[in-house]
Amino acid sequence: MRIVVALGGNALLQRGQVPDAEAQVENIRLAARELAPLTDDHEVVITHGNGPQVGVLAMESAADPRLTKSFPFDALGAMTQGLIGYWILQAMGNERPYRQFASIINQTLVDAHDPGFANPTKFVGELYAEEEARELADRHGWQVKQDGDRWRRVVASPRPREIIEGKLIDHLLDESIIVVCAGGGGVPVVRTETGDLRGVEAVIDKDLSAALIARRLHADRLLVLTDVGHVMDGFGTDHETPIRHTTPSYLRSLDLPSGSMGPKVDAVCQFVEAGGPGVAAAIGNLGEAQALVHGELGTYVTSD
Ligand SMILES: Nc1ncnc2c1ncn2[C@@H]1O[C@H](COP(=O)(O)OP(=O)(O)O)[C@@H](O)[C@H]1O
Ligand SMILES: NC(=O)OP(=O)(O)O
Repeated sequence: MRIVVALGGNALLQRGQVPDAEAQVENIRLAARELAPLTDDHEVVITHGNGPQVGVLAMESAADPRLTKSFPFDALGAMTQGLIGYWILQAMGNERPYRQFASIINQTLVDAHDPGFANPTKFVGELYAEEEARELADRHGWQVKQDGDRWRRVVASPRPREIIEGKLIDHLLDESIIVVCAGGGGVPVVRTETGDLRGVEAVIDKDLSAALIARRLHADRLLVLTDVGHVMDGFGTDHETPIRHTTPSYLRSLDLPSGSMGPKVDAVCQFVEAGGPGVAAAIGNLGEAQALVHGELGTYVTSD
C-alpha cells in the first residue's frame, strides 16, 4: 500500500512543553519508532506540522536587534522544514538503517486571493493566558485567538492548491525512498503575473497538504496522527463519544474548530471523496499508527 502520514505538531512538541531541541528529538524518536514498521511493508510519505517551531523562530527573529524587519513566514517555514526534516531523517534512519530516506524543502502554491489571508486560523508558537496573549498582540501587532482553554498567536493559512515539487516526490518513491515533505504544509508561495513564484506571509495546514499529496499520489491511506485517539462527538462535553467507523458526509455534518480538528476532518474527507475503491483515511493517536491503517483503532473513514 501507499500511505501518506501527517504527523501532528503535538507529536513533535506536546502542549506546554518547553521547545528545547532535546525534547523535540526525543518526541520524534518515539514517533519514528511507531512509524518505522509501516515502512517495512508499505510506501510511506511523511508530512509534519510546524506550528510550535515556526512560532519560536518568529519570536527569535522579532527579537534580533540587527534586523530591520522580522523574517517573513515563508522563510521561517522553510527553516522549520530543514530542522524538523533533519530530525525525522535521523530518527527514521536510526530505526531502519538499511532504508533510504529523503527530506525535501518544498513549495506549496496558494491563491493570492484565498479567504484565509483575511481570517487567520493557524495557531503558531506558545500557549498563553488570555491577558498575556492580548498584551503580546498589542506589543507585536499579532492576532491572537483561543486554542482550547488557552490563547495563541494566529497567522493566515490559505488552502494548498499544488505541490510545486510534486514530480520530485514521485521520482523518490519510484526509487523506494521514504519521503519527508510538505513540512508545515510546505512553504507558501503564489504565482506572480510574470509567472515567477513568490513566498507569502502564511503557514499552510499540513493535514490539507497531506491530503493534496495523497490524492496526487493515488495513495491507499491517509493517516492523520495527533494526540487524541478519535474524532469525538460532543468533544469537551460530559457526553463526548468517540467516532469509530464513519463517512465523509457524517463528518462534514459536524461543527469542528477551524484551528485544530476542523482541517483534519476536512483533509480526510477530501481524500476519501476523491479516492477509488479500497481507499480509507484515519485520524487517531500517533502511538497507534499501525492499528489505524486497517481501522482497528481511531476514527476510520471510508466512502459514503
Ligand atoms: N471533536 C473533536 N474530537 C477530538 N479532538 C478535538 C475535537 N475538536 C477539537 N479537538 C482538539 O483537536 C486537537 C488536535 O488538533 P491539533 O492540536 O491541531 O493537533 P496537531 O498539532 O497534532 O496537528 C486535540 O488535541 C483536541 O484538543
Ligand atoms: N503547519 C501545520 O499544520 O502545523 P501544526 O500541525 O503544528 O498545526
